[in-house]
Amino acid sequence: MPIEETDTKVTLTHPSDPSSSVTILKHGATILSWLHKGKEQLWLSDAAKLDGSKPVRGGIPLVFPIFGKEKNESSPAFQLSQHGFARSSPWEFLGQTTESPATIQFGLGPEQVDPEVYKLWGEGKYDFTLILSITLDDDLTTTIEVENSGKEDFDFKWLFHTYLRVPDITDVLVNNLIDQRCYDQLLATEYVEKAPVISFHEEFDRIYKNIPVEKSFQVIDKGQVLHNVHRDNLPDTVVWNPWIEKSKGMADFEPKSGYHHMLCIEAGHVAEYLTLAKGSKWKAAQTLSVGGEIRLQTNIF
Ligand SMILES: O=P(O)(O)OC[C@H]1O[C@H](O)[C@H](O)[C@@H](O)[C@@H]1O
Repeated sequence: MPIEETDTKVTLTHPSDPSSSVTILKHGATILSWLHKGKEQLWLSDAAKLDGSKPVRGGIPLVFPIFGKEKNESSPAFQLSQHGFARSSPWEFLGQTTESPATIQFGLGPEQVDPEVYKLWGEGKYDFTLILSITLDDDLTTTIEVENSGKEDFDFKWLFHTYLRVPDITDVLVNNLIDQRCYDQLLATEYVEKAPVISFHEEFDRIYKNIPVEKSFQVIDKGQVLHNVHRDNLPDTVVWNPWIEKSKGMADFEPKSGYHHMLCIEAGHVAEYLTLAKGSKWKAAQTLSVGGEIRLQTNIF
């Protein structure tokens, strides 16, 4: 059976390769696991809450309609909690849409969001439909469509908060971010990245902005490409590792040494808000792939 559904989860198995599968928690439509030819590609905390009491620490949580906390008091998103409500609402499983490649969909509308939370976004005046499509091929593609089905335009941000699994963070490099503008959230400073490859030795939290979509990022471990992150209509990418102190402060981050085995590369539209006019739609996607040759894309600005 390519699709297995329980009350809380859906697992889609590759139709011609039983060792490849993706498992999604209905709460938050959070991808918890992607097994590629038997090997787990995502990191999930041992203490992640899977009962809906907290967003999942690990996998691919979905960030909408804000990223982080909105600091501007006059913004309709000011009262929303960190990263918005998509990751903490129960999505509906809509079923399979194509067989080859295998695609399943999940949907979220205002009626599924906790009414107390929904009221905090523009006093509950926005109507929206989110459709998440998950396609399992040799790659894993997540496509999001946001529709403004209401009577008012609204502003939003979107991000796939992907926790990639790595053998040891101190050995990995990420390429193709050189010459991109970035905002360092720890230093609260904006500058142009000058490192040809990024390495990790301490807490890391940067928003790379307006990156040509032709550029893909590769996570390289001792000369070997582990992960490739491709983007469609997602100009920004957050790179995050909490390191020692921040991990200690997160109750749902276990084991505490887990920061060694994860790296978040988060494709999104977060540097600026997108305005979605009433009646219109916006679509974007992230594709994760495994292995391949090292590709340096330093000449595309
Ligand atoms: O703890 P969370 O709300 O899941 O956020 C986890 C992280 O998300 C993003 O990567 C942000 O850039 C970080 O600043 C934040 O700490």
